[in-house]
Amino acid sequence: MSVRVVARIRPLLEKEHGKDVIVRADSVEEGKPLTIVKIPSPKNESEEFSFAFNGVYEQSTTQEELFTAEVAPHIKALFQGLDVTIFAYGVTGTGKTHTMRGGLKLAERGVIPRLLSNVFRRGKKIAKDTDGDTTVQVALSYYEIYNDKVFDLLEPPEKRTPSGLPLREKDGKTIVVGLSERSCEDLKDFEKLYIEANNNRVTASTKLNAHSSRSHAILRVKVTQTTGDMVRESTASAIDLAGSEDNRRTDNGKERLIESAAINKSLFVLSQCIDAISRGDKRIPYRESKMTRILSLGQNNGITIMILNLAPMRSYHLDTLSSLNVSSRAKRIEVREIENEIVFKQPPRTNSSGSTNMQRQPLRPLANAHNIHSGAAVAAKASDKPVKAFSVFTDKASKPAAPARVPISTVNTSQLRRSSSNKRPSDSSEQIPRPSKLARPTHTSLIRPMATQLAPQPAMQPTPQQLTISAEQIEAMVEKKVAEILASRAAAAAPVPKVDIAPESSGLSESQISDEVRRRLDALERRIDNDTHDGRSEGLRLLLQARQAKERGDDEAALHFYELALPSFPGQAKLLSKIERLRAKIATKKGGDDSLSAPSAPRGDTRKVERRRDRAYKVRDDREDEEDGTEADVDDESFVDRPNRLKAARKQKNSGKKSAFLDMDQGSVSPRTKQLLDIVNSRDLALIRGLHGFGAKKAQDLVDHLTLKGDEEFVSVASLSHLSMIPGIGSRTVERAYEGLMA
Ligand SMILES: Nc1ncnc2c1ncn2[C@@H]1O[C@H](COP(=O)(O)OP(=O)(O)OP(=O)(O)O)[C@@H](O)[C@H]1O
Repeated sequence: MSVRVVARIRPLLEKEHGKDVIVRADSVEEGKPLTIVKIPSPKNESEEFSFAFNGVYEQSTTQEELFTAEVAPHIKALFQGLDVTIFAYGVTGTGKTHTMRGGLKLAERGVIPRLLSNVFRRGKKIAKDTDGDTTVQVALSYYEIYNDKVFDLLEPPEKRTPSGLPLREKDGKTIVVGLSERSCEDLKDFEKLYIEANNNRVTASTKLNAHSSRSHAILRVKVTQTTGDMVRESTASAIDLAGSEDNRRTDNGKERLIESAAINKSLFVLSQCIDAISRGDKRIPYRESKMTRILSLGQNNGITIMILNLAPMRSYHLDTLSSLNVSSRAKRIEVREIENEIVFKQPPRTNSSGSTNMQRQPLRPLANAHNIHSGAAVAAKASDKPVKAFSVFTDKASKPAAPARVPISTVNTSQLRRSSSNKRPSDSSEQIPRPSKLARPTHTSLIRPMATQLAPQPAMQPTPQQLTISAEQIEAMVEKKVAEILASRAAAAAPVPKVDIAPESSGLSESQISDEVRRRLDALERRIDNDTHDGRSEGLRLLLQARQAKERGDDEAALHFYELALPSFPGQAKLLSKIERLRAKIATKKGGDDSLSAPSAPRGDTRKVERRRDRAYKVRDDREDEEDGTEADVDDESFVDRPNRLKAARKQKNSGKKSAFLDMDQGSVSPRTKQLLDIVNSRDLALIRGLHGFGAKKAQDLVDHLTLKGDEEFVSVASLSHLSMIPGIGSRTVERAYEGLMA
């Protein structure tokens, strides 16, 4: 099913009485449930926008009504082995914490205490119904993401390290390293723990909300059911996201501004992820923030409910529209409901007739599985849906030793049908030999053009025959498959006008050039595929994207990706010169200088001239890449930090005309640079306007530029140089903004 998205409109608070209410709930037809949110157009009051949701809860909805309708029905599924995720999203002061945590009075309790109460009650019932044969244990982890750092809320604040807990990718899942977990006996136990932990959470008073949450809080409730030697584990995650806020309305001071920039940035990235997934994009920008990395929206299996909190007043008009836009798109995210497997505490007796058991494979997280689908393919192929949303993990070994895994007896046939076709052998399954990456059968879904594109794999057991395929054969098959993928990509792309400038002087024919480029792209993709845990793999991936953008003729995107890759290869001379060349090329293009290598065109036929010029650039670029070997940067070791290269690059930079100040950010990013970039990337007009040298117009131009770019792909400003290249900004402005932060 899709992510279930429901909207909740909060009532007016005492101090808000008499305020203009502009948000209302409606239904498609009279008598039908409320599923529509209506809000007037900010430009034309007589025009009304409607946003459809899976459910809409109006101002008078009580905590109990919301819980009974949206969360209670999934408790059963949780005990059947499905993970359940509930998260509250919305602008600051719209009722997220009220919805998730609620008040202390019984009637005011929010989703979280009610969830725990139901879990304990059901656990007790199961134990009673089975005469104690099945025991249910509940364990909690609770942490916050504050200023893009992860802190354990179950530990006292003095135990925090300034950099917070690190994240690590393990088996395709993001885990928080060193997170604590506490077992919880009953509701009282939970309440004590929860209240204590919430005192550790960072909140502050802003003009919009007296207790504004300055962090995203993630509560993870692990339910472990043990019957004899069988253990079933599932997790409910309840997430109270920090609210986006308009700093013009919050009168935020410096510290609040920084927090606000971090919050706004992560929420912006979340919206970009939602957009990218719903469009079927290949690249989902999870890694741009810790929150999205942990949530990995659209990645795991189970049930996800997004509660959009809305304030009904006019003063929230634009913010409300923006969050309505984002959340209504989240409905398009498809998730699979696949229950977690049962594991045995001890090795089961061998059963010669147990072949059916063997067919049910332990689940693996299908990281970025949506990446293999285009949006249309997703729609057309409902049975092959991308996998679901949020899941959070501790790194503790949570399961008992699991020498064998068995099918879940309670699974219904539709679940089985759905899940079995998408299972693949687990890396961690010791007793079932898993073929090495190279030796896997060449099934279309097994060929992944990029490391992140982990395709769901059929529950196939390797046969001895498959395992004996030679490395050369596999390599040939991979080459063939990648060639097919590249060919289909090329066919899908807009037709590129034929190059009418002969590339003789490059020494290579056009087809040879593209063969050569393709060979390197293939090599890079394979390398990334084999190298996901290398810190440089993200950099390599960006280089690949840059190269692909260049191939498409999209120089600005190429420049953007090269710049994003820079921090992974600080001071790398070839990369720097590549960036310089692209900048010059873009600047020349913008200046309308079409004299470079382009043959003259008939007067007035400027498009033709531009096309020719682009082709000329392409041929020249390819030639330059061949000549200086920069293309090889992606598949040789030349991007490894080398002191000599670094020195050479610095020398080159210092001798250039460009501002020495801007060169500062070519290597590692200083905290002040990061602060400046965070403010810029928040796209928060008020924050940006607060920077030295940025008046209202410049700030607006910058936000417009980033927003327009953002419609095409996720764009964040990666460096001060990048910032200075944005039309209307320039190096002097960047310098002033930077110096302003120093003051
Ligand atoms: N449904 C509701 N009924 C009554 N009061 C509500 C409701 N929703 C929110 N409120 C009140 O509105 C105020 C703001 O709510 P809350 O703190 O939950 O907002 P928030 O979205 O979590 O804000 P932030 O993102 O700043 O943490 C609180 O005083 C809360 O008690």
